[in-house]
Amino acid sequence: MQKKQTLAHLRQEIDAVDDRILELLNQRAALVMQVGALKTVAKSDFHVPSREREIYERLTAANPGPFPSDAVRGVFREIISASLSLEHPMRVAFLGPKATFSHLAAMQQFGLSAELSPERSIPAVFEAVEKGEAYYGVVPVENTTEGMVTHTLDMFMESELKVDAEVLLEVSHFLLSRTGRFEDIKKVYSHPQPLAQCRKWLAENLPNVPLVDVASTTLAAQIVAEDYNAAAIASEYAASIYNLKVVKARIEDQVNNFTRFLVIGRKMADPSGDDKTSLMFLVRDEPGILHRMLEPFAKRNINLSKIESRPLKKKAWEYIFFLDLSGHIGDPSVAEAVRELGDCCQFVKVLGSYPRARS
Ligand SMILES: C=C(O[C@@H]1C=C(C(=O)O)C=C[C@H]1O)C(=O)O
Repeated sequence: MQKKQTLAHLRQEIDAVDDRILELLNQRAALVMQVGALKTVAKSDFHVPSREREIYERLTAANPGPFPSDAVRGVFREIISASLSLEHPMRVAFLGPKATFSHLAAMQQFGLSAELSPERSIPAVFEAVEKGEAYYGVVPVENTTEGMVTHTLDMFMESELKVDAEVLLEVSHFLLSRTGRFEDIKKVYSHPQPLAQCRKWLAENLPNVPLVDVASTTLAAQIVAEDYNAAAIASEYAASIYNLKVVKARIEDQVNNFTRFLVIGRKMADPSGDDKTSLMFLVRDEPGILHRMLEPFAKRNINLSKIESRPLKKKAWEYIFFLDLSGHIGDPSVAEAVRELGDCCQFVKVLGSYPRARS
């Protein structure tokens, strides 16, 4: 009897706290709607990744507990997601189908209130944003073990869209099946990238089982949902969507396996104080050009985090370079370096400046 009274009392107090949280959420939503009205007049972007990062970092650092800091991020992820949809309905295209890692990256960046729309290919994601069917798009750009996603780089050769944000996602692969039993597995389905990322584990644990390449990890999960003798390598999220059991969790060969995604939109992000800039350029075919193209950055102490070349499809043996640097194109030294780079290039295109993702 005593215990019941105490429980009822505590629940009453929880109700009172929830009422206060609800009141504050609505107070916050009213302020966000005013921000949205100002942005509509100024024609500025609704989604401001630098501001969101500032909110997460300030609150997780200030959190005294016992409410876990990770959960603070998750709760505010959804508060901001709902806020953003009050400013403007957020339609976000991603490389589908559902439950792909691009879907997870889109959820991490935009939360559950955004309308997330799966597209069939990377070009289709670009097209949805270009046509205005989606406000933003989410596409993979590189993986720590498998390297660059060349399809995405190639799209920037043709598209005028800008990078608005980057998302880093720790990619963990799960072996999933209907029965959850190791001995039932006669075939393993997945996309070539996860198969490559789990190569060693598969060779050691399922040495005689055929591996089958399919177009996505989701398709693999769909096939396996119908076949009791097959397993799929996919995300943990795919298991919940396709009603599969986990045979073995985290089978990737490399721990710290991250995939980097780009959020593409019409505008680049404002400076946040800790940004990256992505460039694409075509150098002239002359002796010493590789040295000259790096000099403008070296002499200004600008850190380059990535350099990648791709063959120019229109002309044999000409290469287009993709480069990521630390800083925003609005920083005078970055702007000057890029101008100087232009002197030894046939063209330079700034793909975007955006806040650096912190994992
Ligand atoms: C309210 C704003 O718009 C959006 C919503 C945010 C929020 O809910 O705090 C933060 C950044 C923006 O993506 C803003 O720009 O401040």
